[in-house]
Amino acid sequence: MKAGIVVFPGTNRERDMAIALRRAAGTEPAMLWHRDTELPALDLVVLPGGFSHGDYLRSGAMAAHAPIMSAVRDFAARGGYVLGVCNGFQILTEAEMLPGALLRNAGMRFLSQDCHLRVERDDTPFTRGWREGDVFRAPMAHGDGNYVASEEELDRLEGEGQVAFRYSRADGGLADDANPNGSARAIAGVFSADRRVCGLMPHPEDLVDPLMGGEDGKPLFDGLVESFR
Ligand SMILES: NC(=O)CC[C@H](N)C(=O)O
Repeated sequence: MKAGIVVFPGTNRERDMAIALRRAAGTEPAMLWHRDTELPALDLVVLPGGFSHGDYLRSGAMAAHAPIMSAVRDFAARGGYVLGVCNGFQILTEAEMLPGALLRNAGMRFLSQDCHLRVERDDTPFTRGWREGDVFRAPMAHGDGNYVASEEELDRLEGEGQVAFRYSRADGGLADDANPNGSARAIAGVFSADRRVCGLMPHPEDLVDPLMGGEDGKPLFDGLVESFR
C-alpha cells in the first residue's frame, strides 16, 4: 500500500500516523505538504491529527482551503481512499468531503482520555480488519469532537450505512457516559456516500504496538493494507 500523509502548519500527529502505516504496510508513507498541488501515485491519503492553523476560525476550517485539498478531492473522485483522524476528520467535514460538523465538546473541555469505539460495519477497506459490532479502545485528544448534523441528515446517514464508528461502553452498549463529547447518536466516525472517505475523532494510530499499551488500532491499518494487496 502506498500511502501519503498530508502535513499542515500545526499538524502534530503525522509521525504517529507514519509509524502505524509503515508497520502495517512495510513501506514508507510519503509526507505531503499542504501547499502541494499534485499528489504522487497513491492508494491512500491520510489527513492526521493536530491543530492545523492553530484551530483559528474553527478547527480544520483554514486547512480545508489549502492548495492540496483540491488534489485530495480529485483523488477521492477518481477512486482513491482518504482517511482523516481527529483534526483530519474536522478538515474533511469543513471541506464537505464528509457530512456533518464537529462542534465544541459538550462539556466545553478538551478531553484527553481513552474511549471505546463500536464498529458499525465491516465491509469497507477502513473497517474490514474488525467484525461488525467489535469494540476497540482508542485514545481521544480533542476539544472539538461533538459530531452534529440535522436529524434528517442523521437518519439518512444511518439508513445509508454511513456511520463507521460509535462511542460505546466496553461491552458495545451505548450510554451517555460512554459518549464523552456528546456526539449526536454517539457517532465517532463516518463514511462518505461512496465509502471512499472515512473520518473519525479518536486515534487508532496510537495503539498499534504492545509498547504503546495495546494494539487495538491495528485492524484499521491491517485492513487497509489487505485492501490494496
Ligand atoms: N488531536 C487533534 O487532532 C485535535 C483536533 C482539534 N485541534 C481539537 O482540539 O479538536
